[in-house]
Amino acid sequence: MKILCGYNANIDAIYKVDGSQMAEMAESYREEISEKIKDPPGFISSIPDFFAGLFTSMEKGTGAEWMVRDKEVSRWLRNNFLEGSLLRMGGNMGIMANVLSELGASRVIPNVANPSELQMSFFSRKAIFIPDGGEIQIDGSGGAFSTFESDENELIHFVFDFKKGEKFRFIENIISVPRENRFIATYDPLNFELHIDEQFSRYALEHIGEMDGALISGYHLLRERYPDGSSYVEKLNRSLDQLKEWKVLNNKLYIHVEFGHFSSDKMAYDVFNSLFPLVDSIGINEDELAMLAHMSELDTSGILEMDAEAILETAVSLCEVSGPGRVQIHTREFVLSVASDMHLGAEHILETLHFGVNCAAAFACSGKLDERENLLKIASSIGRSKYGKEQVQNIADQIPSGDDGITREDSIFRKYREHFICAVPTRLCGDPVATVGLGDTISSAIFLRELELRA
Ligand SMILES: Nc1ncnc2c1ncn2[C@@H]1O[C@H](COP(=O)(O)OP(=O)(O)O)[C@@H](O)[C@H]1O
Ligand SMILES: [Mg+2]
Repeated sequence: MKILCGYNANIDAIYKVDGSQMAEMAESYREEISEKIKDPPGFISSIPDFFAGLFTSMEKGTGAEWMVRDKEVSRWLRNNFLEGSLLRMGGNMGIMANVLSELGASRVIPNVANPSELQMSFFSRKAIFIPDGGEIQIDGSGGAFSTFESDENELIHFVFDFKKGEKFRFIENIISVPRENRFIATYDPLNFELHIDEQFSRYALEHIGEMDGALISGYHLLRERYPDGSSYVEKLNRSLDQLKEWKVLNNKLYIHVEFGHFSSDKMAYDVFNSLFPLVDSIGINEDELAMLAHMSELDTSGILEMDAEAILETAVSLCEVSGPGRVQIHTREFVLSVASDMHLGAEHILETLHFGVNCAAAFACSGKLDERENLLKIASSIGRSKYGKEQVQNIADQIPSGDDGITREDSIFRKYREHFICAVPTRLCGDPVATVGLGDTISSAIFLRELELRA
């Protein structure tokens, strides 16, 4: 399978916070920081802003993500924290491109906003092809910072993990952390603009006829307003024009868009409604579904509790408004596909959902992507979500089966309100090694299996 991947890849740097050490570093900015803690700016344009955000998060035990707006601060963060961080591929697209490559796609072409040596070192070696420099040739075991010069423009999400129970003094106050959580300082101006690399665009156009699919994410990083006064609309449209052009040149191209957490319900809703019928399918989690439901003034109760019937009703209502397409909702407990057309037979769709669930569970437990056979072997020993099974069963009980309905312990298929519904429970890893990117793993594995079954 040959697959184009847009748009967001970055570097995630995970740093384990030592409170006293942070307080010591913050000492020379103490007055400014205490002023900022009283009136948190919500973004970072100076070093005191950073400490104000970090200390506020730690004191309350809440998670937060603040954008770094200043290149000098980004340099300061790199100089102070990069070397002590665990570095890995970040960005939904970067993660999904690696899943496709590791699971056996023959060629995966990612859009990389900042193709620095460090960024490139996180890509899978199996099938990733970068239009610019040809096959990736960097060796090294995936991103040891010390082996690469850090690039001025490196796109880094600095994740500051702090532990429950940590105690330290800052000025006169004792900060005591009530809950483990993370404060994220993100320097990523290019992906926030949905940057499209020229070489990627050119390669995609020249080779579009050979491509089987396109896997797209990164819309959730759009901002309502940019410093130059522009809005997200033009950036979104530039991407939609690209997808339209691909579809015109290759009407067999299968396109899946994976959602993420948007900064506003309105933008999430706008993007969702501008994608169908251009793209074939959209992947979302329950939080993202609740945002869409909220904007459409639909009942949101039950969605966050992962009530399958509530999720199903909402998804069908959204599909009725947005036009023909398929929404695939993954929750911790089950995966549900709601489609206006059958792009594959029901048994095949169920097979793709199981494949995605199995890959994600194996990845969660082992922390790495492996050969497909090994992943599936690991997955077979991971139990299915009990709650997920009950929820799937509820749908089966509520909707008459009809002639071609399928009802099994781990798979159901129904027709409901003119839509085709498939659902399977997840397999849950009790003690996951990896927690980030599990949804991306589910969606990209399902996508790859769909392409294979369509061929
Ligand atoms: N412990 C776990 N074991 C297996 N799968 C999990 C586990 N926790 C979460 N998942 C899967 O990962 C998905 C997370 O998706 P999402 O919230 O979109 O994360 P991300 O966008 O970070 O990839 C869940 O819907 C669930 O299917
Ligand atoms: Mg997700």
